[in-house]
Amino acid sequence: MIRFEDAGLSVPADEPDAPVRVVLAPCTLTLGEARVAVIGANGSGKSTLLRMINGLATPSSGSVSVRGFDTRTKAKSVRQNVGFLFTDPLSQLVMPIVVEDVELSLKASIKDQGRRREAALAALESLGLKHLAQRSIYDLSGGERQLVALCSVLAAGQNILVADEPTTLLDLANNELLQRTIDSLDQQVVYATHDLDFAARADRGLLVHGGRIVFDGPADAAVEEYRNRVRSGSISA
Ligand SMILES: Nc1ncnc2c1ncn2[C@@H]1O[C@H](COP(=O)(O)OP(=O)(O)OP(=O)(O)O)[C@@H](O)[C@H]1O
Repeated sequence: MIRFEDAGLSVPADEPDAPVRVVLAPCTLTLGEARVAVIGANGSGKSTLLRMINGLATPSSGSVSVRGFDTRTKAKSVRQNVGFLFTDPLSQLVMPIVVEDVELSLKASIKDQGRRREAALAALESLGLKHLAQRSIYDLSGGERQLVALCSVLAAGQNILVADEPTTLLDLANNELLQRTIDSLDQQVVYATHDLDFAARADRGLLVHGGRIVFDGPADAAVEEYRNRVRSGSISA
């Protein structure tokens, strides 16, 4: 269960005498659904909302908690519960070789090195990535990196997966693989996406605009609302 309690993020303005800049207006939310999609235009505040779930962004007002752990005061417990998949996989792949990165995620759960290697290879195989095991992460395509990053974050086995535009770098087949993989997970998944078909499959949709959650309801209705607002010009580039 993820709880936003009047949680918002404001930052100092760029100009000295200007009012503070509201990145995310204070909001109160309880996210308990298995799949929650966050949609909205570029710069609307989606990533900020996601980053507040695992403590990467700290609210400047109110609080965010995950399974009762406050992201400000219990950051370690929050991270043990929340895995985060970044839009740019190089932000999270820390080991130079693919299999080593997956092994790193397994370090806490499997102490024996040999068993850890086997488990890492099995995890890669489950996503059809075993052939990449010994490759340098820098030699992978963007899409391959994205799938390896997904593999690594899933290997860590947290209860909640937060994914920030996880399909951005993927071609059609890999996009479908990623969506199928997410569908098959037992853990709760909160994801931001510009892929409105992917968004519509969630159990709940949040539409963010100008740092505010302007719609919160069934995911297909959130997508419809977004389309209507773009059509009417109330959300524009
Ligand atoms: N710490 C910060 N300080 C100042 N501005 C910030 C901060 N964090 C985010 N912003 C600004 O807030 C806005 C919302 O950013 P955010 O990354 O949440 O958008 P987004 O909806 O994820 O966009 P995109 O779809 O382009 O990834 C952007 O204009 C961004 O530059």
